[in-house]
Amino acid sequence: MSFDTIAVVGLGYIGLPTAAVFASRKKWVVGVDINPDTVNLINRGEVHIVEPDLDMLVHAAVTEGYLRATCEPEAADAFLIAVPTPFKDGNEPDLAFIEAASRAIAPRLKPGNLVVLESTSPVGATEQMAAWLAEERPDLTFPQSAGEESDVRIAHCPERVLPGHVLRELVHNDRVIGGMTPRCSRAAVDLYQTFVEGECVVTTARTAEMCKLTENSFRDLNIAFANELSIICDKQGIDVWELIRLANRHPRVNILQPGPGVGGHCIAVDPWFIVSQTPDEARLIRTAREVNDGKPRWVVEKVKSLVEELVAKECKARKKIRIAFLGLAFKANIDDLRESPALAITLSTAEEFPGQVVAVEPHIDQQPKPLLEANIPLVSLHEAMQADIVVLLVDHKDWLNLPLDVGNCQRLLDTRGVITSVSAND
Ligand SMILES: NC(=O)C1=CN([C@@H]2O[C@H](COP(=O)(O)OP(=O)(O)OC[C@H]3O[C@@H](n4cnc5c(N)ncnc54)[C@H](O)[C@@H]3O)[C@@H](O)[C@H]2O)C=CC1
Ligand SMILES: CC(=O)N[C@@H]1[C@@H](OP(=O)(O)OP(=O)(O)OC[C@H]2O[C@@H](n3ccc(=O)[nH]c3=O)[C@H](O)[C@@H]2O)O[C@H](C(=O)O)[C@@H](O)[C@@H]1O
Repeated sequence: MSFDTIAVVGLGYIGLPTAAVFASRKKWVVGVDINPDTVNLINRGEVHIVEPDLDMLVHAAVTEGYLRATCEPEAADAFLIAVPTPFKDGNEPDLAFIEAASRAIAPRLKPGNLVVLESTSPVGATEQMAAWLAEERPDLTFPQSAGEESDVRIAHCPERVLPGHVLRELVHNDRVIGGMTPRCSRAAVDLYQTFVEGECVVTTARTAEMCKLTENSFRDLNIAFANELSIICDKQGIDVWELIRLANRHPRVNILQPGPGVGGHCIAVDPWFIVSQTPDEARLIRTAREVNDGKPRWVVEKVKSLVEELVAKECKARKKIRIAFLGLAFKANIDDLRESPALAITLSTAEEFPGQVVAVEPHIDQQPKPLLEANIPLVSLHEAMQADIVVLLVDHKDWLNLPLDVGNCQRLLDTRGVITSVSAND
């Protein structure tokens, strides 16, 4: 099947790079977003998210006329839905954005169209999306009732790119393609083969949904193991970073890295989709989430005990102790503060020690609102290193070669093993 015009609904971290890559392959792409500011910005050839090389790609696609953005869906050969799928009130996946997007594109559907759900979704969401489309378009047939003969093909193709490497992974990753019928899958494979150089592996929509959730739960579980080890080692007086390096020399052991907690709006969220659908069975997955969610509180308690140490051993006045946090993003070398354990730790500490906390985040220009409200200034790395306690929260490459003797800091808490590994490599 050939798809000359493609509508990408939702122009965020996933939709915009996807739209730009299709456009770079000379497909006519219309990006749809409910946010008029996003639409206007993209139509000027600019981008609202930080991702290496995305600005150049979008600028070229818009200038050459292959990509434009709009708030209103238009007719196309294929529709890709990449809207948010949050976890509502801490107890169920929120499909409201998928429902709104489906109902918005429904009037534009024609026989022969393909609709692909790319958003990370709980099992059954693709069938639900097809049901919403069918409700809006009783004049068309859909796979749930017409099977292989349906007018519209429906598939789920979860996105698995890693922020920071999106453009490379979009092209080179394998894709799991779950059509509602084999014909739906074939249509989706044809579409993705426009730019995907990895393999397009076909399965059912439900398996594709579960596959995406499984991948992120697997990673969450393995990070939880590392985080639990770090707490055990702290109690036992063992350097967890050295321990992991040694254990990983076993040919069948590959432990991930401990940190201040798991952030981002995917790994910290998606495992809950599984837990909410199968709460009695998903015991390990739930526990991993709880271990990782508990890590920021543990770090705050460590900072508090460092403060008490300075008060007791160095006779410092508690209110005069300054604490600096290195990094606010949810992981290294990005600007994304969403669900960031580093941000949560910084804010919680400032609640305990108001006016005594500063932060460094080289990837953002402006003080974000929560920091402004909590009276936490953004400072330079040099200034931060003059604080009494320095807490390294994000392993940005900006401080990979941080000299240990910089500044006047008396206590350094390295939640990422950056300093340890630098000195171990020396
Ligand atoms: N950001 C990431 O690294 C990854 C995200 N995902 C998944 O991809 C999906 C999208 O995530 P992001 O791109 O990060 O979200 P995002 O929040 O960056 O972007 C979503 C965009 O959708 C727009 N939108 C919301 N409702 C809409 C509607 N009814 N019609 C048109 N536009 C609408 C928003 O205005 C926003 O621009 C989620 O399910 C997420 O879990 C999957 C893999 C990686
Ligand atoms: C299985 C997998 O690797 N999923 C990826 C993940 O992207 P994301 O950027 O959220 O993952 P990440 O790099 O593991 O970071 C998540 C969080 O985990 C922390 N983290 C990560 C690895 C580690 O050893 N220790 C650790 O503490 C990070 O600092 C961060 O706070 O989730 C993405 C998504 O689904 O949005 C997905 O597309 C990506 O491929």
